[in-house]
Amino acid sequence: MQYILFDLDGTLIDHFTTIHKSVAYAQREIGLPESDYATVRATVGGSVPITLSKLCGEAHVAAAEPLFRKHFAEIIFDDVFSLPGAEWLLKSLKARGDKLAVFTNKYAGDTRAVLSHLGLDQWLDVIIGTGEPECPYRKPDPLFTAYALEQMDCASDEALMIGDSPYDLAAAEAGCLTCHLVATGSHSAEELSEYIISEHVHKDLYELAEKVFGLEPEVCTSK
Ligand SMILES: O=C(O)COP(=O)(O)O
Repeated sequence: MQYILFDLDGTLIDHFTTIHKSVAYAQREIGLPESDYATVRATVGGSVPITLSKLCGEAHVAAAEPLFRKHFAEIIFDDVFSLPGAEWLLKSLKARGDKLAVFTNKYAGDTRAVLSHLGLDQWLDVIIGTGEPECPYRKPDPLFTAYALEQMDCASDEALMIGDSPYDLAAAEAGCLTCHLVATGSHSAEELSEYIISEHVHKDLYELAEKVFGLEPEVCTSK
């Protein structure tokens, strides 16, 4: 059995349009210039306050965060979808008997809502997000990785981290976990290869599934 921790944004789901719209809403309300989609997308992964501090400036985070959260809650399901291969991979790993978690810097409540909306929650044993009183951490805090391993009830050498950003790699390194990254989120494969050996960078979940787990989708042949 393997214990596999999946990041959420850019790894299993695409929620970038919703995040971009919510950042732009907060910036508009405060009177700041709006960031474009590509700029917002490239900053996601460190949690909402980190994204907002990069895009609005540290001094505006306190005002921007509630505005972001309000708008995000209103449009949370409008532009969210599972990334190609996400459902198939989770289902296939579950069928092998692996224990699966989502380990994200998104708010835990929003994470549960989105996973349930997309029907991905049925394959997951553990869902770990931010903003919970009992777990006031975010990636790459080593305490957050330790908390995730505790929730998974496994040792670091039994666990694998799958993510899309340097935050995920740093969270894995903070707990001595092996990490693989997919280039479907905030960073390109070329950018990710600056942080980790290129054998651990995959263009998408299908390539990761084949190279890391030896899994390939069945090809339907109809006569
Ligand atoms: O920064 C975020 O809110 C998203 O975080 P994630 O990439 O850990 O899912």
